[in-house]
Amino acid sequence: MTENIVWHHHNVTHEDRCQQKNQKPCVLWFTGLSGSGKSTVANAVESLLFQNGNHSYLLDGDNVRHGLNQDLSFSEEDRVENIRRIGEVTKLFADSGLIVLSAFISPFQADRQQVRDLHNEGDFIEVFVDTPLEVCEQRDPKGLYKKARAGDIKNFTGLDSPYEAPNNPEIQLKSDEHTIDELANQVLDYLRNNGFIS
Ligand SMILES: Nc1ncnc2c1ncn2[C@@H]1O[C@H](COP(=O)(O)OS(=O)(=O)O)[C@@H](OP(=O)(O)O)[C@H]1O
Ligand SMILES: Nc1ncnc2c1ncn2[C@@H]1O[C@H](COP(=O)(O)OP(=O)(O)O)[C@@H](O)[C@H]1O
Repeated sequence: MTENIVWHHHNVTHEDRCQQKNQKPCVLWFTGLSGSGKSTVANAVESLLFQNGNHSYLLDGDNVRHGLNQDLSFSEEDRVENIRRIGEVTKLFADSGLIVLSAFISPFQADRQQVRDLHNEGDFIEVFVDTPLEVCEQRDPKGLYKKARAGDIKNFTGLDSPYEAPNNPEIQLKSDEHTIDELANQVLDYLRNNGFIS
């Protein structure tokens, strides 16, 4: 499908953009069950980045599904397409010089690997929000587990749809053992220690 399309090179380069923003772009790819804390921690991380003078953008599951991906359901096939499209969006945003945060369940290992492969080595940072299902279900911030248990939502992740946990994530966050502030600082420490921000 791309045989007659020629890549266009731009005058302002990726390196120019990084230099202007004084940061090394990357993707913080939060993955975990619904209610694990992806959105909450990603938001807290973005606030810290903003205070630190960094340039970022947060892509959130619920929001993207209201727009770009409003045609997609929660079938396995549509979840795969959901992550493929978001992966491409993260590539564009990272190329623009931003630190990209994404908060999607992204339940399948192969799809996360595909997004990793789109990015330069080291720039895809998998953040596993490792919260036990029982804790997520107890939190149930949107009442979705209750609905799923009652049979009102089908294919709910962790109940009747699978979640494949990352084998070797760059960052593992235990949201049932640490405060939101501690977890956000754990992510900032990783970015500082690996030269993404100063
Ligand atoms: N069946 C089913 N399974 C899981 N989640 C469901 C479902 N139906 C609706 N929701 C709500 O949609 C949010 C997950 O969307 P994602 O785009 O992150 O999912 S996925 O990556 O495509 O699996 C998820 O948001 P989070 O709670 O923020 O994870 C839910 O609020
Ligand atoms: N240590 C913690 N880290 C993250 N979230 C927490 C923590 N303790 C309690 N919570 C609560 O858990 C819920 C997580 O929901 P949310 O961030 O929407 O998860 P997700 O985006 O993974 O679905 C929020 O209501 C949040 O306030």
